[in-house]
Amino acid sequence: MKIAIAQLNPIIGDIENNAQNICKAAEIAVQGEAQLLLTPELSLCGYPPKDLLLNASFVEMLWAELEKLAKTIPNNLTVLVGTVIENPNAYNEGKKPLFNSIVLIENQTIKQIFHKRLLPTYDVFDEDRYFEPGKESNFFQLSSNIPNTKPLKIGVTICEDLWNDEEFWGKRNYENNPIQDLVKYGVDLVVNLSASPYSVGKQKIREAMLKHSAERYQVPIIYTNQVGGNDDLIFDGNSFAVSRKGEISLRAKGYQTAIEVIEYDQNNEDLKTSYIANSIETEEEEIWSSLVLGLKDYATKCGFSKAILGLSGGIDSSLVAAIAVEALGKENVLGILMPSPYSSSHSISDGEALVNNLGINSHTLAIGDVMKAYDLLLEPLFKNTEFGVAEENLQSRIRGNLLMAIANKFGHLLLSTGNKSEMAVGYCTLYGDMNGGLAVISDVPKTRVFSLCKWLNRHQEVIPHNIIVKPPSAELKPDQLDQDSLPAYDILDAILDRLIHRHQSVKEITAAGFDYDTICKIVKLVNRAEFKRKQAPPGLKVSDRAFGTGWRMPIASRRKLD
Ligand SMILES: Nc1ncnc2c1ncn2[C@@H]1O[C@H](COP(=O)(O)OP(=O)(O)OC[C@H]2O[C@@H]([n+]3cccc(C(=O)O)c3)[C@H](O)[C@@H]2O)[C@@H](O)[C@H]1O
Ligand SMILES: Nc1ncnc2c1ncn2[C@@H]1O[C@H](COP(=O)(O)OP(=O)(O)OP(=O)(O)O)[C@@H](O)[C@H]1O
Ligand SMILES: NC(=O)CC[C@H](N)C(=O)O
Repeated sequence: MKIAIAQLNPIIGDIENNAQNICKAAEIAVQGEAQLLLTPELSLCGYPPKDLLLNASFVEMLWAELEKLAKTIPNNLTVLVGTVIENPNAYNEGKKPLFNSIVLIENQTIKQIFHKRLLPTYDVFDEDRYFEPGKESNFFQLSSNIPNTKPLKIGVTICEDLWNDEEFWGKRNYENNPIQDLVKYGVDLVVNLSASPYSVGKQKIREAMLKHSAERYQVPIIYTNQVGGNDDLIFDGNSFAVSRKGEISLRAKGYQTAIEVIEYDQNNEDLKTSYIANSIETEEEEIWSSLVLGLKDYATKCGFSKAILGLSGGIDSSLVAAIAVEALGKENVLGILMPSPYSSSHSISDGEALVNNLGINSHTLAIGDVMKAYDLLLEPLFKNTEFGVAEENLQSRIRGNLLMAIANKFGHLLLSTGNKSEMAVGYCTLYGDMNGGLAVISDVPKTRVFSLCKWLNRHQEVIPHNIIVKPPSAELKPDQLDQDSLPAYDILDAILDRLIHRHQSVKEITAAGFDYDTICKIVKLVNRAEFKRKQAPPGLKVSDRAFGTGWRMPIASRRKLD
C-alpha cells in the first residue's frame, strides 16, 4: 500500500490557499498510486495560528473550507488534514474551546477525527492557551486495493504526541504516552503529523528519537513536517519515515515543499525503502538554509519582493546581505553605504567589494553634514556636556532614519543586522541600527557569524577576505573596537551559551573555569538590555532558545546574581 507525504508550506490564516495546496498534493498522490495522503499539523490554517483561534468566525471558516475540500478529494484517496475542532463541552465543563486535530477524509466525507493529546507549552509553544488535550489515542483502518490483504491499522499522532519516549529522554515529559496506547491496539503503522520548527541539530534528535520509538515499540513511523518560515519560526520540513527495525526508509529534502511516496509492504509488515535525501552535514549549512528560507518566506508572506540594508563593510551586514541575495535574488537587494567622518577607509572599500561580489545595487550617502546639522540643533541642549555615547549613537540613528525613509519610499523591507551576542548584551542602538522589519541574524552568535562566512567562502570568495579577518568595530568614534567594551567574542559567546541555552547560574559558569568578574559583567548587561530586546524586530529563530516568542523576561526587574 502506497502512502504519500505532503511537506507543505501553508500561509497562516490563508485557509483557501492552504486547501488548494492540499488539493494539488492529493492529485499528485493519486498519480503516484498512493491510497493515503498525510499533511502536516494544522495544515489547513498553518502553524502556529496563535490568537486567530480566538475568533469564532475563523474556526467556522476552517470548518466550512474543510467540508468544501472533502468534496474535491478523489474517491480513491484517504487524506489526513490538520485543523482545529470545537470542543462541545468547553462551556459547561470549563474546558478549553478547541482541539488541535486531524480529520480523516474518505469518499469525500469527514469520517473520523483525532485529537492531539500532548500539548507543548514551553519555549515558543503555547498550546494550553487554546486547546484541550485529547483523552485517548486512536487509529483507523485502510483497506488495501491489493486483493487478499487485510486492512492496515494506522495509529494517528500529532507532533508532540511522540515526544514522550521516556527511555529516549531519560525522563517522562508527560503522564501519557500515545504511541504506547496505539501499540496496545495492535496498529501496523503510526503516522505523525507535525509542525516542528527548526533549531540547530534538531533533525538529528527527531530521527534518533523516532528510530528509538520504532524499534522499541516494533512499529514503523511516518513523520510529516510542515516547511516554511512563519514570522520568527522556520519549519525545515525534513519529513522522514522509520522502519520497524529503526532504519530510515524515507527522507524528503529539507527547506522546500515536497511530496514523497512510500510503500508499506504487507508481506513484510514494514516500510519499503524509498527516496532518502542526504542529511545536511554541517551546522553552518543547516543554519544558512534556515535563514534563507526564513527571510524569503517572511518577505513574500508579508508582500515584499525587495529588501534594503545598511552596509558598513563589517561582517554582520555582509552576512545578512548574502542571505538576502540567496533568498530574494541579487536584483532585489539594495545596500546603502553611509560613511561618517569616523568610518575607516577600509569600511568603504570592503563594503564596495561586497557589493561587487554579490552583484547588488548600492548607493552611498555620506552622513557627515547631517551629523553636523544634528549637533548644531542640539547644541543649546548639549552645551557644557562631554561628548559621549549619545553623540556617538546619533550616527546610528541617522543611518536608521535614512534606511527607513528609503524603505518607506520604495516599499522595501528593512533588514536589521544585529547578531545574538550584541542583542544579548545590548551592544546596539535603539531606533538606530536596531531599526528594521526583520532581524535576520539576531539568533546567531558572533562566533557563528564568522564560521558561517568562512563556510560561505568555501568554494569562492563571497564575503571579502578582509571583512572576515579585521577586528569588529562599530566605528562610532575614532579607533573604536568592539573588544574595548566587550570580552573577546569567543569568551562572550561561551558564557552566553551557558547562561541562555543551558540556564546555568553564575556559580556554575565560574565552576566551569570562566572569570567571575567577566561573568557578572555579562549577566548584568544581559539583564539590563531586556528593554532593547522587547523593541527589536522579530528575529529568525535557529537556536533552541532565541530572544523571541519563547523568551519572556521582565524588563523592570532587579534580579540578584545567582
Ligand atoms: N528600562 C528601560 N526602558 C526603556 N528605555 C530605557 C531603559 N533603560 C534605558 N533606556 C533608554 O535607552 C537609552 C540607552 O539605549 P541606547 O540609546 O540604544 O544606547 P546605549 O545602550 O547607551 O548605547 C548603545 C551601545 O551600543 C554600541 N553599539 C555597538 C555596535 C553598533 C552600534 C550601532 O549603533 O551601530 C552601537 C554603542 O557603542 C554603545 O555602547 C537610555 O539612554 C534610555 O533613554
Ligand atoms: N558606515 C555605515 N554605512 C552603512 N551602514 C552602516 C554603517 N555603519 C553601521 N551601519 C549599519 O549599522 C549596523 C551595525 O553596525 P556595526 O558596526 O555594529 O555592524 P557591522 O559593521 O555589520 O559588523 P561589525 O560588528 O563586524 O562591525 C551595520 O550592520 C549596518 O547595517
Ligand atoms: N507542534 C508541536 O507539537 C511541536 C513540538 C515538538 N516537540 C517540536 O518542536 O517538534
